Amino acid sequence: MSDQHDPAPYDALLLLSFGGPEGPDDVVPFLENVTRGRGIPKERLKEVGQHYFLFGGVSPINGHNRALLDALRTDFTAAGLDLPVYWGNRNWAPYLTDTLRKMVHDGRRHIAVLTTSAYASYSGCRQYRENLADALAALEAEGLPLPRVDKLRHYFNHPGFVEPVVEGVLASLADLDDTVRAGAHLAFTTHSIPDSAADSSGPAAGHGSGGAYVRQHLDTARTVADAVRDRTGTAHPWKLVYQSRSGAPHIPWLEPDICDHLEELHATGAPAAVMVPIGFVSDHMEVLYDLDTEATAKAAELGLPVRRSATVGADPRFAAAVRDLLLERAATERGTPTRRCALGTLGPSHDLCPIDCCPARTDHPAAAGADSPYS
Ligand SMILES: CC1=C(CCC(=O)O)c2cc3nc(cc4[nH]c(cc5[nH]c(cc1n2)c(C)c5CCC(=O)O)c(CCC(=O)O)c4C)C(CCC(=O)O)=C3C
Ligand SMILES: [Fe+2]
Repeated sequence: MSDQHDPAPYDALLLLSFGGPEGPDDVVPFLENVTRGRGIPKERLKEVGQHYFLFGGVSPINGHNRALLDALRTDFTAAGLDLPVYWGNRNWAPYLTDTLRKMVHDGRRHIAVLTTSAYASYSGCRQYRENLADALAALEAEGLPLPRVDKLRHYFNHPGFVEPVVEGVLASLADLDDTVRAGAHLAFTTHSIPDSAADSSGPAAGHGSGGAYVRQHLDTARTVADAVRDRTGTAHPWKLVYQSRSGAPHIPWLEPDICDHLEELHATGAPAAVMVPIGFVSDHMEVLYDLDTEATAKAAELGLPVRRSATVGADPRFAAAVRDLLLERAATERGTPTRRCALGTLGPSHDLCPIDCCPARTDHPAAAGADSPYS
């Protein structure tokens, strides 16, 4: 963790997330916000709407973000860090533009931004930077002074993100029957994205099969699997698989799907599996539906014992990691040398997304990167 305690030049932290519906009446307008201009088939939307209605039209994501806000404030206070924390979303209230306007009214001028996505990809990184640019443009049109916004680096390999995941896997393994535990497979899961989006994820120098998106997930999966082996003495076989695919069937997306993988595990005699959703920071609807409902039903049908391990959520170690990332970046912005925590083999990710990092299919201004029109 960083030894620095000075948040300057930052005067606030913004938690930037996806947003989700909070009741049945919110579901359709929320899905309209998500899919505006994104060409998702109507059939898929109806299906996804059903997932939300199954849970009373309430996504768990907002509750998790409120808990994370509390954890961040508690952590900052305990560490003597006097920095206000705000929350804004891409697709639902509190909307990013409204939050940013409030921050400007409160006098915030240099804002560190943490997104609830740990990895590189258009959906997990650049799209949030586009949302920041849109929000800044809206404030500019209102004649407001524009704050500077800096996005904190990807944290898939930060110990404060990895360690709670390892602990979750250990708990899931412990929960399996003694007779199947030792042979249990670890199925690390993340959101499937189009192959083309994966291949172009991260800086241009690393574009190619799977890009930074797959590389980063493999690095986290290997780090977690190694830590589990070191702590249990058992080398559980593992694989990175995907979930929550959408889009037209003829367009290739990352595979295999978790359900196909469970079938394969069963067919090849695996005695049990733990599903480890490393692609999600908290228990999103994708985790509740695609893993806890659909994949768990699939496993039951196969007679394959499965568990789903915990996401990081509002774990105090994650809150401390956010503080570490913020203080690390603050030191960098001041030109002070600082320690940059990272496990695995890839090292700490870049601070500033270079031009052509996770390119979009259509031209859209993006803030907090080398190609930002707002510097
Ligand atoms: C990589 C990735 C993350 C992880 C990074 C991050 O966390 O940001 C993520 C998160 C999330 N995605 C979410 C919900 C949805 N994503 C959709 C659509 C899509 N996601 C994609 C990718 C990702 N998505 C993609 C390539 C599409 C296809 C169309 C498009 O490019 O836009 C759709 C439309 C219907 C459908 O296609 O399923 C919905 C409703 C929620 C909220 C969940 C809740 O309520 O708890 C969250 C956190
Ligand atoms: Fe999504």
